[in-house]
Amino acid sequence: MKGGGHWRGSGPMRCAGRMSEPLDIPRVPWSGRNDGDSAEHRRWWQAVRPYSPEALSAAVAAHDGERSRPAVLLGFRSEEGVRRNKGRLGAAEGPGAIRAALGPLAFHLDREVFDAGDVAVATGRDEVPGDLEGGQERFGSALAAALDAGALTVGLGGGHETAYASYLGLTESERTGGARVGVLNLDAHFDLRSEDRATSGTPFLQMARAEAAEGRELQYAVLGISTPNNTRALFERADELRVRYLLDEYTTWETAESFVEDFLADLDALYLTIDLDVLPAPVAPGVSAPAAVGVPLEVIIAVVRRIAASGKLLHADIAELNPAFDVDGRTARVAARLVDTLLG
Ligand SMILES: N=CN[C@@H](CCC(=O)O)C(=O)O
Ligand SMILES: [Mn+2]
Ligand SMILES: [Mn+2]
Repeated sequence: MKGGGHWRGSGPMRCAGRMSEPLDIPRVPWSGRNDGDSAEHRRWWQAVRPYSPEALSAAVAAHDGERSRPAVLLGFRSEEGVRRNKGRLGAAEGPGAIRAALGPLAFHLDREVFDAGDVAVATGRDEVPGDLEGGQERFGSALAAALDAGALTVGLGGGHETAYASYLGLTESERTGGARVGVLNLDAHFDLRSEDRATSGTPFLQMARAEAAEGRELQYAVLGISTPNNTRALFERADELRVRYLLDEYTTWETAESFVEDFLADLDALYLTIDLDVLPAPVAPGVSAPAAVGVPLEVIIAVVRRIAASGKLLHADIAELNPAFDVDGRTARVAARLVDTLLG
């Protein structure tokens, strides 16, 4: 890794409330096929428990090792960032669609999984923007509470504005205190746009600026960059910020493995963010900006598996699922498979 980059748990914002603030109840209840109630028949819909601080604390106290660390799912029902970025609306329904696709999957995990519900952001209009920044703060506070309770957390987006909400939670959490934390983005785009307000295209520049304000350098790597989908200005900004990246055309498991190994080597902890538009459009049509080339799903799964096995994963999120443009739920199924791989 280049530069320093120790997160001190002293991020750019703080807000009261944490997980004690009521979150919205997921719109889509957990459901799936029922083959029986015993453990060998268990599916996700039968395994996931509603989050409560007490239940999570008890599960954390009982767990034994990283593979069984309890997980908390937290949705960010937002498309306001996508709207502000002139993208296609629909990502607010992402968290519900991921839960619906996860519910029927067989549950092979060794850990408990809790669902903390969603933070919702109303979609605005140009004259009356939605309160994205407030939603990102609420998500961040809820996330920090789950992290501080000892959970492995997974954010269910939402547009890629979810990433800045995740960053707020990570910087608020005591678990990033003194740690060298890196951000690995699986994405066709840098999302380093310079705008006068937050969008789905700005989260990593927001992070870089927040880190710089604290005298640190953001440790940011992107796997799957599509050259024609990022302007020269974005490449120049990535170079200025010393971003590491791997182009989609050159991303095989071999190149991805060494890219990830190199990035992980100098880190204590990792925040993984998956923008589903890193995948080829036939695999992930349900996104705002489908990829003409993309990184093969097998490579993305192998990367996710490698990161899960590293013992360094602190938090992950999955963004940009847009059910309005999905085809037979295939993007939602892929998102669910990635969450299952991450926690399995
Ligand atoms: N999260 C969004 N990222 C892309 C979207 C590109 C597009 O809509 O074509 C970006 O802003 O570069
Ligand atoms: Mn993208
Ligand atoms: Mn993105």
